[in-house]
Amino acid sequence: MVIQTNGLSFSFGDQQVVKSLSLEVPAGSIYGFLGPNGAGKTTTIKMLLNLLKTGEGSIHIFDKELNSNRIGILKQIGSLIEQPAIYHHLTGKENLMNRAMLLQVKEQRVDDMLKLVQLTAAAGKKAGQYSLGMKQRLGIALALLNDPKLLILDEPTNGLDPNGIIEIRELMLRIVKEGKTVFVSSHLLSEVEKMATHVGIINHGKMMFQGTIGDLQNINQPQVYIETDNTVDAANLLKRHNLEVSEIANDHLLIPFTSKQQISEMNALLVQNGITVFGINKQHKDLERLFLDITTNRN
Ligand SMILES: Nc1ncnc2c1ncn2[C@@H]1O[C@H](COP(=O)(O)OP(=O)(O)OP(=O)(O)O)[C@@H](O)[C@H]1O
Repeated sequence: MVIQTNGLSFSFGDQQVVKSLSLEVPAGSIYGFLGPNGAGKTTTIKMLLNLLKTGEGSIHIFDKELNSNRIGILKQIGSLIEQPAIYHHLTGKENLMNRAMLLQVKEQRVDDMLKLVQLTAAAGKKAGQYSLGMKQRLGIALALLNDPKLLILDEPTNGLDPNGIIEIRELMLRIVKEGKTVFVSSHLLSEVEKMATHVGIINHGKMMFQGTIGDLQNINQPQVYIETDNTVDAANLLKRHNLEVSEIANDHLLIPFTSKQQISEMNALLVQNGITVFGINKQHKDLERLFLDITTNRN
């Protein structure tokens, strides 16, 4: 594991904002750290970066305990939290050159990073004139200058337009291809589901789900969507035939899917009992809805 925490907790005064968190971030993954606003993501990230002292529990990064190996570990982490530290009166390239001199990194690396984040054409432009998305990408290039093994990004797509979000997503995929691990927080599952290999979902500081994107899809059981104008009678009829009805709305019902056979039997049953069926089909909840269920129902 690149990051492993055990029973990690943190309180601001008497408000416990991180509760016994056990993160497991495998090498080479894009780990989406998800949760609604105020869930405790930034606080957790600050502990991972040693910007906040761990309350209770332990943090291991690269299989070493963080507090006793602080400098060695932090040297191998690139991070972007809140606003990137950019000088607006300098060009994009000058911003990178400044940091490169401090880190004793060669100019070639600066050019490589400009290329990676697709800012080569805008390298000579003042960073103050960059769009929000370009500033974020410059921030990521700064974080990557010293070739870290792990990149930690706190809500890098916040405030970006759909194009900016796609650019950041594609950039993360390129970064992982270089053999790095990316830990990225977001409050929107839809923003990370297309690139994350693993997700951890927290709410009120507690881990609600952790696993691969595939595991998340697996708990997302398919449903049969029945469109009808008489949902109450239809639901009662199905219940009398020992079928579970998971949702009754004005124009449709949802029934947990078991088989194709079940769909045709339900259709026949409804029609034979005089209930008009406008449509009947199998569907998955979209992941965003699943995320809402996880973060609202299981506190
Ligand atoms: N310096 C602080 N002092 C007191 N409480 C704080 C402080 N920083 C954060 N909190 C509280 O801790 C809780 C978790 O905040 P945190 O910023 O970690 O959440 P988050 O998941 O990153 O949310 P967001 O996406 O809104 O940044 C919130 O209730 C917040 O009000």
